[in-house]
Amino acid sequence: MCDIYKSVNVALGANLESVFGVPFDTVSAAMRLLEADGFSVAARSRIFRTPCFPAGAGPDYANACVMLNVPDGATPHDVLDHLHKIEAACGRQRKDRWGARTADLDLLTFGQTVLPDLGRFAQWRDLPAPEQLRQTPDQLIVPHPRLQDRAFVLVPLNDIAPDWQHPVSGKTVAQMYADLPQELLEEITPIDGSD
Ligand SMILES: Nc1ncnc2c1ncn2[C@@H]1O[C@H](COP(=O)(O)OP(=O)(O)OP(=O)(O)O)[C@@H](O)[C@H]1O
Ligand SMILES: Nc1nc2c(c(=O)[nH]1)N=C(CO)CN2
Repeated sequence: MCDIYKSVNVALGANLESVFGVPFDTVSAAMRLLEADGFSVAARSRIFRTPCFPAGAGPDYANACVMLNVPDGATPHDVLDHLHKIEAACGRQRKDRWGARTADLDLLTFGQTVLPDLGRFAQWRDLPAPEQLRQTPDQLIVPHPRLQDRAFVLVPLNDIAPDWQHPVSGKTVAQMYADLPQELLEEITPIDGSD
């Protein structure tokens, strides 16, 4: 049923207490809440304790990834709307970029889709700078532009989608994971909720 090449993958993170409890409980609850409005969870990673990035900017996070089955005809924006509803149910107020948060759900991949569609830029030299791309509030960027840099994303994503291939770089998740510095991986540990 689930074609890894076409898979829709979502990252979950939390580092503050929410209405559901500690970050591990929030991430578990968010995984359950994703199962609504025609969406279902095809695969879920383990939940990991990860040091806050940037270092020292807040408590450790609980991070995980899920692969979603999406309703027929759903667009990446429909998925993002669904994620924002779940963030709201966990008590997230969207204000603080990279600040501590009760719940953060990011759309990592939507199959081989690349957004924004840069086809309208006739030449590479016409491309806007990355920081300008981020400035439109509703601008959705897929695959998530920082997924290849983040151990706290690639470790859980490698649990569920090691063979997904980045449509721009051509690298699989397993290759991006293997490219991470070893010392980053040592700081990341699976948690089971009893600690
Ligand atoms: N792939 C994506 N997944 C989630 N949000 C995205 C994505 N691309 C663009 N956005 C937009 O980014 C905005 C900021 O999102 P958010 O507050 O979650 O950022 P952040 O988690 O602080 O930083 P980062 O994006 O580096 O994880 C949102 O309004 C959302 O519309
Ligand atoms: N370990 C970790 N650090 C972060 C995370 C996250 O999910 N895990 N999310 C951030 C905002 O996107 C900023 N820093």
